[in-house]
Amino acid sequence: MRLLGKYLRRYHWYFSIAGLAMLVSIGLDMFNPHLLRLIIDRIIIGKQLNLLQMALLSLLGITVSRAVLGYCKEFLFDCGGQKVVTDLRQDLFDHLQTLSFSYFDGVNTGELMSRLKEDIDNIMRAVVFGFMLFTEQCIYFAVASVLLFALHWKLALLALAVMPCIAWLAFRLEQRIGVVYEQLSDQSVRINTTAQENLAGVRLVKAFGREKYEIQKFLDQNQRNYQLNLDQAAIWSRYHPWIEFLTSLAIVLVTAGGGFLVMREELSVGTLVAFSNYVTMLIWPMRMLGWLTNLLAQCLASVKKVEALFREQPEIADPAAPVVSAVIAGRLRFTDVSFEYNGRTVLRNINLDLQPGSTLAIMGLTGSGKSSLINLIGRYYDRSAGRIELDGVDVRDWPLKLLREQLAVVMQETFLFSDTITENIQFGSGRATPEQLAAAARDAQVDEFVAELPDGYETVIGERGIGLSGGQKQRIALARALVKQCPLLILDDATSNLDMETEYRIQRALERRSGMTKIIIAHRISAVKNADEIIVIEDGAIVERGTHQQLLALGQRYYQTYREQFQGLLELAGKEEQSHAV
Ligand SMILES: Nc1ncnc2c1ncn2[C@@H]1O[C@H](COP(=O)(O)OP(=O)(O)OP(=O)(O)O)[C@@H](O)[C@H]1O
Repeated sequence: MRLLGKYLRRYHWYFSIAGLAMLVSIGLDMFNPHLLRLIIDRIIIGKQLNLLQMALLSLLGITVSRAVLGYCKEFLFDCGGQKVVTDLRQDLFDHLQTLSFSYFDGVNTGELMSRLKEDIDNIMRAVVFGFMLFTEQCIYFAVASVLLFALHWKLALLALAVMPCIAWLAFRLEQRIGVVYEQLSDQSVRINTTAQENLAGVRLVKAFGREKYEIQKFLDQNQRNYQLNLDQAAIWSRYHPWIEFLTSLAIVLVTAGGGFLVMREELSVGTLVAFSNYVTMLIWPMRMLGWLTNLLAQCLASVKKVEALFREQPEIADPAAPVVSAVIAGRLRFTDVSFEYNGRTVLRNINLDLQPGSTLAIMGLTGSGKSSLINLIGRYYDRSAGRIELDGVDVRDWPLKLLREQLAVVMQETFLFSDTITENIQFGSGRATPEQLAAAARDAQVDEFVAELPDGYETVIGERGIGLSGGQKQRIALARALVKQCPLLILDDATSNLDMETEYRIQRALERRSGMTKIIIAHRISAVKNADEIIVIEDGAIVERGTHQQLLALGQRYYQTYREQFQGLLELAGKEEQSHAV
């Protein structure tokens, strides 16, 4: 709760003024039955008509003040509560942005979404009205009880006798309904996930003819939801009539007992009316007790989960004494670098030295460690041993933000936002001029297909807009990296969905961007053959290195790949040679 205290203190004026308005409102509410008593006993029965004007004016004054104070209270609690929750949600989101890749490897997105949405909503309900209602009802109960005893202690005991039963039933109702409510909330997440997965993968479902299976899966989830709703209704209908009954019983007991006392002239009619009013003030806190404790318990549980998330610290943080390179040119050096994920070594003794403007190509079987290697440069993960230097400074000494600004990366999995093509290309480089944007789009061969789209670069893509092919998405991702104009360009299998001709044109364009140091991961010889150095990784270690010609001459893994990819052409060349010889 310390976390919540910090935010509540930030807006304490809202809550203080709202709390004051609440106290004065309660005071006025407590005065109302006294006024009624006066009107009945002295003006109606006692015929003291000279008091009528004053009593009516007081009644009007109380009603108006109550309305104004009620408005202030609601508005300020709501306003303060919303401010607290908006800040909390924003800070949580900002905090998530600081966490490292490794954190997101081990957590599921649905869970984080639930922290940001459901848990913060639980906290919001408590801050906006839960705490306020709880305090208000406690004060009502305490003050009304004292006043009841002051009016007639025996009748007060009679009225209070029923209250624990109402409280117990209301508490049990909320306890039992709370359990089902939790299950319903989990169930609604399951229904959402089932529907979302089905809709996202609808093409796969249709291609495999799995519609019936999917319908049954959804039906099961829906049926479970229906059953839980029935359970909730059954619990409600079991407890609620009893609560209603006991509420009425309390009024009946007070009316009967009070009526008897009135007849014996031990109590005035006005006092009996005032008494009944105070009893009503006792009943509501009892009836709301279960609901409010549930609301506050949910808030407490959510605060704990959110606090735990806030306690997560980024594994990779800024250095204590950052060093900035005098020249930022893009020279990259790996010295005996090794890396492991959770104790499993995936890279061993990697040594590299890339001169500014040079191109390194990385090949290797799937899972051999190619992506892991490039992930170390921008410190998405930290190496386990060795040293990685960018422009002579260890990457761990660079200010993290500045280091990442030197890198333009096209990740293996293309991710585009549901936005216009321009916005997607501009992402991460807000300062790019229109000319730079146009050049990047041209070099990445985006121009070619965008010209045919209805709104050109302003066409919205993704879920809210038109669909694109895998190759078109890759080209936009490439343009996004190029527009960033960094000394280091990293392409992780970024042209795998392109045809050879488009890939060739992109390669030529990249070669023209000679100031950039480039690292290209690819499986196709055509994508790597012009690199200054090609390395082949196997099981986390460099097993071959050299230029295209050197590796062909070596006649090992690279050559094998070359043969497999160019088998047809080699055979054709062989036949042509034979026919020339004939
Ligand atoms: N986030 C991670 N947590 C744990 N292990 C990982 C993680 N990412 C990759 N690995 C493991 O590290 C090894 C190297 O993976 P990496 O992604 O670097 O291979 P790759 O050569 O890029 O493969 P591909 O060509 O399929 O992309 C694999 O065995 C993989 O299972």
